[in-house]
Amino acid sequence: MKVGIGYDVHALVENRKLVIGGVKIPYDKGLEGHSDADVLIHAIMDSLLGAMGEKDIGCFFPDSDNEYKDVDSRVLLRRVSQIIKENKYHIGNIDSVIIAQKPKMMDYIQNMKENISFDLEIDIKNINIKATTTEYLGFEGRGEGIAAQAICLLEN
Ligand SMILES: Nc1ccn([C@@H]2O[C@H](COP(=O)(O)O)[C@@H](O)[C@H]2O)c(=O)n1
Ligand SMILES: C[C@@]1(CO)OP(=O)(O)OP(=O)(O)OC[C@H]1O
Repeated sequence: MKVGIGYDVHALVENRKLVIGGVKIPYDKGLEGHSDADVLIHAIMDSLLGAMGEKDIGCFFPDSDNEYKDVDSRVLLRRVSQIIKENKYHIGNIDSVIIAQKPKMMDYIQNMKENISFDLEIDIKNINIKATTTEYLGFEGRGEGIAAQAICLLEN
């Protein structure tokens, strides 16, 4: 068995869509990035690559490559799923947390789980997504950005 962790942060800016876990969330700001900046999917991909000892998403999908400009991070998640299969692992479970003062995530979490379990071809009960504020502390608390953390267990 192998465990992996992932962490990502993106800045909240105007004139961008807010996409988290593959769900478009209505909000007056969105996350800035070369890709769609899906902070949760990025943290999950890094946890999976980390568990396999396969570096990180920046190595597989460089932000200097125009192929990834505004890319849907679910496309990248499906590529990571393929790498997991090639390495002959399967996912035991994933746990994760979105750190955002606003907006409220709870109405969107089931849809995020459905997207991620579909892309990774795992039972939805093996993916958990939580959300927390930071009680107005730090960059997340000031609404300057959103962070996500993930941990996974891989089995072979
Ligand atoms: N962006 C967020 C943050 C939190 N939630 C939900 O609210 C609960 C309470 O959050 P605290 O930070 O005050 O502990 C949390 O457990 C989540 O269920 C959310 O939906 N979206
Ligand atoms: C997936 C990528 C591709 O540019 O997305 P970015 O939006 O640049 O996001 P970041 O988490 O900073 O780095 C990962 C990149 O590889």
